[in-house]
Amino acid sequence: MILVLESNITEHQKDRIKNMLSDEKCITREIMDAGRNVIGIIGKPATSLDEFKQMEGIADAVRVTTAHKLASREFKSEDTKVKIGNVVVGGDRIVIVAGPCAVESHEQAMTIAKEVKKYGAVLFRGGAYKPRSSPYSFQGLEEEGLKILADVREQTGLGVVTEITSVSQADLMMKYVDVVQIGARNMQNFELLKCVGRMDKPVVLKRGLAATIQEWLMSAEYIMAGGNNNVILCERGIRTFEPYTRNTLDLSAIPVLKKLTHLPIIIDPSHATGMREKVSPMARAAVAAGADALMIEVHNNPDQALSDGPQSLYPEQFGQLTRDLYVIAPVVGKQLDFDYLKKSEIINNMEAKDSKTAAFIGEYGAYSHKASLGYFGEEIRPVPMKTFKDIFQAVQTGHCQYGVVPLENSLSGSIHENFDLLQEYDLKIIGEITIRVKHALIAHKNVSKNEIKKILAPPPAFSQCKNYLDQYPEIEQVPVKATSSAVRYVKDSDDKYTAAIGSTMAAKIFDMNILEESIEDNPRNYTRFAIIAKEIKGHKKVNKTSIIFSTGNQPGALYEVMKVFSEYQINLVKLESRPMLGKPWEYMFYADLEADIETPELAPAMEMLREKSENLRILGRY
Ligand SMILES: O=C(O)C(=O)C[C@]1(C(=O)O)C=C[C@@H](O)C=C1
Repeated sequence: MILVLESNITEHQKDRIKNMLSDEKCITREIMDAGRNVIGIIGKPATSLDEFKQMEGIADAVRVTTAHKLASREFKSEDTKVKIGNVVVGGDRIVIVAGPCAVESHEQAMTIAKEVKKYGAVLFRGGAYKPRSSPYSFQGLEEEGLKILADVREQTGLGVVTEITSVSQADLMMKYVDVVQIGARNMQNFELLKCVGRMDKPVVLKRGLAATIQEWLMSAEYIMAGGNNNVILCERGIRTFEPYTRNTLDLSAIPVLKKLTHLPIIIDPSHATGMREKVSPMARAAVAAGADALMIEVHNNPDQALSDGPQSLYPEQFGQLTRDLYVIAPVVGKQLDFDYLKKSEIINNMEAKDSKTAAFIGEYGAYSHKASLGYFGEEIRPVPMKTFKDIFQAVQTGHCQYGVVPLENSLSGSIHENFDLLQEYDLKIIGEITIRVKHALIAHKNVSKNEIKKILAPPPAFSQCKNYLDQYPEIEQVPVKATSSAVRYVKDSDDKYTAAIGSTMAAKIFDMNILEESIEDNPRNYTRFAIIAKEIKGHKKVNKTSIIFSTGNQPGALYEVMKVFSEYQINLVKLESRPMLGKPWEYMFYADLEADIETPELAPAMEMLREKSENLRILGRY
């Protein structure tokens, strides 16, 4: 059962409820979920549902119908995000865990760790205690292996994941590793589950070889009942009659679990398939199916591996896979971030006075909000702003450390206002992110589409849904600043005849109804956002430079600048002309270059550019 508490409940009232439940031999867990204060009850209280509803401070009492309680969506509707150092499993960024099946030596582990980190892994896996089918197979380096893992973390910054096979290893695990894993064979080793339930470490819980999803969730419940809520469910293939793969990877478990539980899901295609060539296709499919993370075995010398060599990818193959995932992830609303750890480092090194915030337009649920989450994850707090100018102003004054502003969209083109603001403010572009924009028509509950007389949206969203809207010429289109502001306006106005164009995220946040999904003209609807800041912090590899320049008003002036790019083989990926502020019929050019213009090799190109242009300003290298 869960008790939804009144927002103005006093601590005294809360204590009374908890004490009463404790007397009734029930365990209670209090959480904040979707803005609601909830107490989850484990056990059978003597007090009835109706009696609870009558109590002071309780807004509602609801029975949890599933056998798993704390792990259920009924108890907690919001996704759980498991934090492992600077990495969050369950957010908008796909987490890649990679490494060998077993830690074989210090050199082997360190070599592989450096390789997988280079290709986008943010956590390192490696077994120190190996539960093998044969007692004659390599059993792992045990404590020595754990020490190697700790050193890998020390030297690479990658958090480390390893399997715990016995309760007696708990202290060593606490000392050396960041995440403990319960192996498939131990999924129902209840003493071990209770043990990790008491540990203050995230747990990867692998699905048993022949376990149903319900049994698996009950194992998660064991860990959570012990007080550890940081559980990540790992699908690693189940035993079926099919001999072509070692196990059958049950990807349908992903959507099933997403409905049943708030816990994040990691997929292990290496153990599931048992064959190198099958790993990447299944990893790609897993991301497309909604996995939060992947666990991939990688070995620098798989033929000589002491365990599971045939299923281990070569580092280069792993690199190819992560490049594919980088492309696939945005299609399903996620990101694979190759700068994940570097960004975390920069954010963690920020001084206490720095506001760890990112300004974005609209309300929570805006695409800009989603872009902020995709770029920064949970480490930076997104702050809603009313206008684009407010965002630039907030960053300029230091009120917010970062700003997230849309620059261009694949269907509706450039957002000119932001190009002008880049010209006006002396700020830097420190990064970019492209997200897929999937629009929904959102209205109040119990309203049908044919009742709608007015639609609210920002101009780019109207333009991206033009074909859809053309079908309804009688519906009035009212421009607002952002999609989420439109949803908020409809929500607050109580006007059942008005709808908004916005994200499913906004519909969920404002508890509104989706009348129709995917109403954008073309599914390849992507918006590119710039991340702006007052200064560039930290060092990272740079692929792109954005500049603003003007030229003299004479024939061939722009051509002369373009010639520099051509001579130095600099690929120009965007060129946009904007009127110069306050100078009619004079223009500034905004250009994105696929190069780091500040490298020594391009210094002569830079010099020539300064010669051939006027007012050249580097907006950012990222
Ligand atoms: O309205 C939002 O949700 C925004 O984040 C702004 C914005 C934009 O102005 O381009 C961003 C992405 C979409 O292209 C539509 C709207």
